[in-house]
Amino acid sequence: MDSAIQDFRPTAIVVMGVSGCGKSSVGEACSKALGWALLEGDAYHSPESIAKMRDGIALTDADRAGWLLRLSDLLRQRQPGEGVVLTCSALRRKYRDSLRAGHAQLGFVFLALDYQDALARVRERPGHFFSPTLVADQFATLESPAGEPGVRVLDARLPLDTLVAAVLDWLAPQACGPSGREPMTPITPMTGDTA
Ligand SMILES: Nc1ncnc2c1ncn2[C@@H]1O[C@H](COP(=O)(O)OP(=O)(O)OP(=O)(O)O)[C@@H](O)[C@H]1O
Ligand SMILES: O=C(O)[C@H](O)[C@@H](O)[C@H](O)[C@H](O)CO
Repeated sequence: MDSAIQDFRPTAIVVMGVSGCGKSSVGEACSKALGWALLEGDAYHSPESIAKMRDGIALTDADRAGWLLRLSDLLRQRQPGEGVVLTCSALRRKYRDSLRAGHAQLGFVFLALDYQDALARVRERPGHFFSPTLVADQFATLESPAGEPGVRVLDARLPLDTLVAAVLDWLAPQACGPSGREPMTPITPMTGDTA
């Protein structure tokens, strides 16, 4: 493998995947563990897009375009070394490339989950705007990021703590504490990290 790819250590990450894969849960836990800011991508959808998803109407590329630009701009505004965790479905390659345009050291944590498990999680989750009827469309839209540079693929069924440890282990050489200076304590490598 190219050493530049091997040595790539993100200073910002996107926690990505289909609805219900655990983006918000894992993103929030990683943000706390790293002392990095958290950007919840769903908070930046337009009201029209939220209404569509609530009504069971899938978003199109056009619906997502402005949202991705907003997220990319937010990444661009980070100061060098200012870590950030963004939760964003980032289902297609071109969506991820829009985000990459905003940050040179952007990594992606892909929480891989199958359709039945995602559907069960979305159905069981109370009070969320996302309609379970849209889970199939999430999978139809998904282009796996496996093999793209700067991507870690994790099994979304692993316990939350294990997922967070895997992310910290990946980021450890570059990760900073809340002040942006202290290095993270190295994490013991774990099993189940599929990247
Ligand atoms: N590792 C995990 N193991 C078991 N359950 C989990 C795990 N991660 C998240 N969950 C549960 O799955 C459900 C979906 O999680 P979460 O809301 O974090 O997913 P999400 O990808 O952010 O979803 P959405 O994009 O639809 O907002 C929640 O009920 C959450 O508690
Ligand atoms: O690109 C998309 O279709 C959306 O981002 C969805 O994935 C939802 O926002 C999210 O999963 C629900 O919370």
